Amino acid sequence: MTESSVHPALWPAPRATGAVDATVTVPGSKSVTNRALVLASLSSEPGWLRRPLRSRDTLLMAQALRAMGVGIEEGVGPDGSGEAWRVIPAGLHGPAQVDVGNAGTVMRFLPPVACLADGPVHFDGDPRSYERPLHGVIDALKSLGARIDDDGRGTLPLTVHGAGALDGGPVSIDASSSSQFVSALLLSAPRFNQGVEVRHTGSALPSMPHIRMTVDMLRSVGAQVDEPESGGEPDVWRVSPSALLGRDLTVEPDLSNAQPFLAAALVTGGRVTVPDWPLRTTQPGDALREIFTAMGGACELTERGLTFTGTGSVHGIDVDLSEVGELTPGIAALAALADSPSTLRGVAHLRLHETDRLAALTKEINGLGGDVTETADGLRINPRPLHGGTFHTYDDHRMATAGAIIGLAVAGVEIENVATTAKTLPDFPDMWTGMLGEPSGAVGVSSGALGAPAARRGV
Ligand SMILES: O=C(O)C1=C[C@@H](OP(=O)(O)O)[C@@H](O)[C@H](O)C1
Ligand SMILES: C=C(OP(=O)(O)O)C(=O)O
Repeated sequence: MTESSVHPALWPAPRATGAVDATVTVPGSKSVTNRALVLASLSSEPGWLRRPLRSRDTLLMAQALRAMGVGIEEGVGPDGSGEAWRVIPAGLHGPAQVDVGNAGTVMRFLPPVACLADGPVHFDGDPRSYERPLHGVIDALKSLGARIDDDGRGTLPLTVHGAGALDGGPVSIDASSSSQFVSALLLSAPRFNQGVEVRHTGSALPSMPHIRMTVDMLRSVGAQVDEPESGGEPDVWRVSPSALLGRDLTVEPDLSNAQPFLAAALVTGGRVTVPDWPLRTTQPGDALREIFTAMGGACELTERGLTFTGTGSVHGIDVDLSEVGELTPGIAALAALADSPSTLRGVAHLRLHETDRLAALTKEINGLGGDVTETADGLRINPRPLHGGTFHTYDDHRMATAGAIIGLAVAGVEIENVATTAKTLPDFPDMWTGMLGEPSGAVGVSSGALGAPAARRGV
């Protein structure tokens, strides 16, 4: 957690003047878009990606794959509806330069792809990318036959000397610091000569839904995967070598990015509908239905989408978030506004996310008068009356949206560098003001909040 030396603009987080009543169309999932781009690039035929997320993380992924020779073109989709990317796989080439920004998916999913290129691929990124763990991917690839030049710290920068192919085979890794190590090795494995057998040997593995997403998406393009949840050995995943099919995939809305909007329903005692919420999904954000219900709301999932209704008060929660770590900042923000204490557990690995999220949430909520304590694996949050002030974001999109949630209920909260939401949700500020019924030129939001009655909990 380092504060920027320059002070990007402060964004006055709008305070809700009434119960929110809005429909918010949320852009596509980062995790699905970036997996789909990788799988389509490794396929033996072109494919379509409809409603892809266009954000910093996904544009970096597309740019990196293009740099290795993949065609990714703008289009309108095979049936003429909706914006789409057409992905045209090609022989992967080096030399190439990859900028990972601070995208975990790019820095972890692409080194295995680069092993299949016919020359060197150099990886670099934001300063924070030098601190985020990558050892599981680097060590595994080396033991599977790759030549990688790195500085031995298990992080970026590095150069993968692609040899056009990789042996693959069995490998053991400790993925307790990021599930993305497992996903990375599995995604490219159909193209390894022997496929892969990944054995996780460390302590608890976080973010299991994201590994399920990887397995599901691999199967949907024709890969054969054996895994613990369909009767395989615990902590072992096997992918057989095979060609991958080009598909026509529509990306689901990003349910984790739906979080702040659903939270607004809870905080203001209002109602928010997110259209196209999938009836079945591997996205961790689906857990919000249960978590936010326990925190005082009610939800209804229909063919039209998810409607979440606040009850007028927010309750504290004691919850293990190890499967859904990326939801922690938003839950912490709500917990700071609740009527009882909360304990968030199972998320020690968040110290190595975009920033040290446990330290950042503690410092920023306490800076507004809160009472948050870091524990070994999470946060203890005692709600206190909060006051306005600057909410620093440490280049972390989810810190910015967490601050906006608090700002709904607390006057004078100013979010530093709200533009950092561009990592996964570039339209966030306009979507947020649109939801609140403020003039904004909002994209994808319709709101009934203007002139609505005062929120039941008096925000
Ligand atoms: O594979 C993915 O798409 C992700 C996996 C998770 O990473 P960690 O397992 O490193 O937490 C999650 O937090 C991240 O936002 C996205
Ligand atoms: C941890 C996150 O991202 P990344 O994919 O960069 O790991 C996140 O989006 O919360």
